[in-house]
Amino acid sequence: MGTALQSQQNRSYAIIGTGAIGGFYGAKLQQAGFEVHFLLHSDYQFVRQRGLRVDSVWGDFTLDSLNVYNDVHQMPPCDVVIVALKTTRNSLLTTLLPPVLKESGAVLMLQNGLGNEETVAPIVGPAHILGGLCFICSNKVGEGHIHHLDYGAITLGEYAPDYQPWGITATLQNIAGDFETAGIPTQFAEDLLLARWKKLIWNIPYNGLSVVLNARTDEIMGNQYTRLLSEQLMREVAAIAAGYNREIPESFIQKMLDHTAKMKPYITSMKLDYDHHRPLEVESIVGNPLQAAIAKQIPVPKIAMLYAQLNFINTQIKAQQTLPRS
Ligand SMILES: NC(=O)C1=CN([C@@H]2O[C@H](COP(=O)(O)OP(=O)(O)OC[C@H]3O[C@@H](n4cnc5c(N)ncnc54)[C@H](OP(=O)(O)O)[C@@H]3O)[C@@H](O)[C@H]2O)C=CC1
Ligand SMILES: CC(C)(CO)C(=O)C(=O)O
Repeated sequence: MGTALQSQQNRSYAIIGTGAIGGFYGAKLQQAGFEVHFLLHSDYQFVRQRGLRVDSVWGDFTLDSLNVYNDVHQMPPCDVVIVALKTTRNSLLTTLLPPVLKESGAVLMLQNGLGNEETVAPIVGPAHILGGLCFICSNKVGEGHIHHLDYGAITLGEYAPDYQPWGITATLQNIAGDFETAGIPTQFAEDLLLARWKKLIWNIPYNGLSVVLNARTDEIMGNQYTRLLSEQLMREVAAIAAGYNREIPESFIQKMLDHTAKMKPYITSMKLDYDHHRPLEVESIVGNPLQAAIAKQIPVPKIAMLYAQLNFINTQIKAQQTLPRS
């Protein structure tokens, strides 16, 4: 939506959420020569003094000199603002986004789940809003230290009201070109909502069950009953998507099952948050899809049960965080 992003050669990027996703992709963009401005949080002083270290299957590197900030008001307005916060922090975007986005700029939501683009639409008005699905295994393992374990591709799609398919725009092509220049394999989604539902086919069963079962993906797939449960959850996700006129074929479900069975043993990002007593992305990854099913009266009993379990666990995590430190 909005006016086409300037097609000048060097677009400037702001990274809101310099973690496993924002830290990795932002560092790759800077490594490729783009102007990148990183908003940092708890590791601002560390990165300002020691730089940003990236251990990657694509080759390790460290950025010794980078534009880092702990206050968005100190950052220059940028052509593209990449949002890579956990979705549990998206309430911050009302204050974090406006100062760093140029009038003709674009916001790229590099987050899992459903409804993230709708969160920012009222904040940024007619600016371009893009959604990015990251097919990557990456962890923030320490202050200013990102570990990129596997994969790395991104699928980009343009958001339009009610998630109506918006096709491939010049803005999408310009940003995809920058990512490809940075060595990041990038695909287009002509229908962002379909792309998000297809990612949720994976995220709802494996992010959710990894927490409920305290298990890696290989352990879930190694048990006949939890492998079947994963498949049944996938079918419920496909049923919701169909209720919104997004058809996901059975072959895609089998592809996701086969792919996961062959994956290196993997701890999902939600399980890592659970292990570190951080709030879980329950609402964006499970709650919002469940609400979408309820709105269309689509029966998804297993997703409903998974949501109840995750909501209970997440409530306990948040309660622990509000307790005074002993
Ligand atoms: N990790 C992965 O492999 C994948 C992740 N995703 C998705 O990508 C999104 C981002 O996840 P991920 O990168 O793993 O998350 P991380 O927790 O690694 O990164 C989030 C970053 O946001 C920062 N942050 C938190 N609060 C603020 C604030 N107030 N101001 C500025 N920065 C802040 C955190 O800093 P601090 O730590 O200092 O608080 C952290 O560096 C999620 O939606 C996730 O589901 C999708 C595919 C794969
Ligand atoms: C599919 C996978 C595992 C990597 O992109 C993912 O979405 C996640 O870890 O959240």
